Amino acid sequence: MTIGLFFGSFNPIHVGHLIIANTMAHTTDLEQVWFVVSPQNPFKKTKSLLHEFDRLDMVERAIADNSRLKATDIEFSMPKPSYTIDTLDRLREKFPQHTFRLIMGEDNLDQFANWKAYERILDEFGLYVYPRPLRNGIVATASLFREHPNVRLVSAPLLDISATFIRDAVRANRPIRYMVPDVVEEMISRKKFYL
Ligand SMILES: Nc1ncnc2c1ncn2[C@@H]1O[C@H](COP(=O)(O)OP(=O)(O)OP(=O)(O)O)[C@@H](O)[C@H]1O
Ligand SMILES: O=C(O)c1ccc[n+]([C@@H]2O[C@H](COP(=O)([O-])O)[C@@H](O)[C@H]2O)c1
Repeated sequence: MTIGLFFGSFNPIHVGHLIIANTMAHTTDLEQVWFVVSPQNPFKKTKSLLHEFDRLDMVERAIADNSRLKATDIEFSMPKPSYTIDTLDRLREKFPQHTFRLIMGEDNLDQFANWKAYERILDEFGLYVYPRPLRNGIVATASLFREHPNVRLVSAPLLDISATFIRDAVRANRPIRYMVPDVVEEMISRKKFYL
């Protein structure tokens, strides 16, 4: 099976992630999309990061009714921060019957040259890139990656939503309904996350 791996902090998972994953699983050759919940992104601060088990729990609840979407905790038992190439190698070793590709939002493509062993990720796995508006006025620089034969730009609507926006909304007591699935909203409110 060809599987798209969608790596992220998912702090929390939101409708942007779900639309991307579902689009990838239905409009490309990817048969399934696996959400790989990262305990710690090497480039991000951990201040408002929920415990990895809570983030995984929200992902699992959000995708429970979609047979093409799965979640994995494989990075929980690996060294931190989470370097994607190490996880890709581990998954390929564990599931030799599957072919893995990497899914990412376009914003991550612009930093991709700073990732550990990015050339090997490109050559051995390949990227499926979903368009994303750049944040904080940052200008796109990575046009060289867009031309790479193993980079596939998947056409889909731009979704201007982020986990940061959702965390800020919770803190400011603004509604997050429709930005996250109901089960995720319920969990955030019940467990008093992001306050
Ligand atoms: N609205 C979106 N459009 C396109 N890609 C997205 C969108 N939201 C998230 N992604 C992509 O999903 C992956 C995981 O993202 P992540 O969990 O960091 O969410 P986020 O909304 O970017 O979070 P944060 O605001 O905390 O940085 C990344 O590859 C990111 O580029
Ligand atoms: O491997 C790397 O060098 C690397 C550098 C930056 C980010 N990543 C991964 O990219 C994924 C997206 O991160 P995030 O926090 O934006 O959701 C997450 O799984 C990170 O561990 C990986």
